[in-house]
Formats: sequence, structure tokens, C-alpha cells
Amino acid sequence: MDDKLRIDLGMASRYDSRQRRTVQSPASYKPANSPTSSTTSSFRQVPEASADGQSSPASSTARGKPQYFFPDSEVLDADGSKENVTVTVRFRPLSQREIRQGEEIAWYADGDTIVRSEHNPTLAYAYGTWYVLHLIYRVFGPTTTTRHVYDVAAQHVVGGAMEGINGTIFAYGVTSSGKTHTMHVRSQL
Ligand SMILES: Nc1ncnc2c1ncn2[C@@H]1O[C@H](COP(=O)(O)OP(=O)(O)OP(=O)(O)O)[C@@H](O)[C@H]1O
Repeated sequence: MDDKLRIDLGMASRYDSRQRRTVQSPASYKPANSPTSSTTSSFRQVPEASADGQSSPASSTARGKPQYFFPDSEVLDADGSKENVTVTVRFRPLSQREIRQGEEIAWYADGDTIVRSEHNPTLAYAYGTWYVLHLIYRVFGPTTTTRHVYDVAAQHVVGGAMEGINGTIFAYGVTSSGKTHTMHVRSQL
């Protein structure tokens, strides 16, 4: 990743705790080719492979045997309306130090849903683009307040938790990309 790309990726997910009963503990998840175990989304149960490599019917799965769940792309809408995991991208402004050092913006928020390369405008990630297996939901520019990011990207997950719906919000990005600022700093809302 370009070291001048200053983005902070937040991912929020929610799902009804009633569905949770059908899912094994995280240790038994086996997401297909997922770069991170925390990017769980909607899952479909895949018939467990028998010892000879053939799939056995789900109904023959013995109690206590591990069950594996894979991301099910079929449940995802192009508009993300059925997606339980969303990715939001937040750009922070260049710091004074970076400005002094002559660093430049490499990527920017082009509207609410597009991340575009400053150097190659034809290169962009747009709403609906798969990014680390999930859909970019919203893109926030450097003037966006943390309060607004929270309202758009996180409040519904927090509200869901109050109603008993499991949810996770986390931020990831390179060092100094703004994870703590986004997730923690109340005084800078
Ligand atoms: N949206 C923003 N607007 C203004 N300043 C910001 C913004 N995001 C981050 N900063 C500033 O950038 C610096 C780095 O941010 P922060 O500490 O949140 O990064 P981090 O991703 O948590 O870093 P690390 O991974 O090293 O812990 C801080 O000084 C912070 O105040």
C-alpha cells in the first residue's frame, strides 16, 4: 500500500443473535481465502466433507462435529442492502509534519462513495466495489467530523446492540492513519 495513502478503514457488522445459534464458535470458522478472520459476513453452511473427500449431506452431520461456514456471495445485493458487513473509508488531512515534508495526497474521496487516485484518475474504488472481500459503503473526506462518521457508519450497530443484535465495529489502517482518532477521541467530535 502506498505509504502516502492515509486512510482509515472501519468495518461494521451486525446480525441477529437468533442466527448466531446456528454458527459455531469463531475458532471453527473457515472463511474461504479471507485475509483476516474478523471479516465475517453472511455465511452459508457447506456440507461437511467426509473422509474420502466427498460431501456428505448436511443432515448426516453428527452432533458435535465441526461445521464450516463460508462467505456466501449469493446473499449479497449489488447495492449492499443485504450485506451485514460494511466497509467505510475515512481520509484524514495531511498533518503539519507531512505538509512540511512535502508529502502529497495520493488518494481522495470523490463524493460519498468513491476512492480515487490523485495520480491516475481512472483508478478508483467505488460503491459496490469489493474491497478486502466486502463492499465499500461510504467514503469520508478529510473535513468530515468523527461525529458524522459515527452517525453514518456506527450508530446503527450500537443501536442494534441495545436491541440485542450482535455487532462489531473496528478500525484498521496503517500507523497514524487515524484509527484511534476515529474510534476513541470524544473531545474531537
Ligand atoms: N480525521 C482527522 N482529522 C484530524 N486529525 C486527525 C484525523 N485522524 C487522525 N488525526 C491525527 O493524526 C494523528 C494520528 O492519528 P491516530 O493516533 O488516531 O492514528 P492511529 O491509526 O490510531 O495510529 P497507530 O496505529 O499508530 O496507533 C493524531 O495526531 C490524530 O489527532
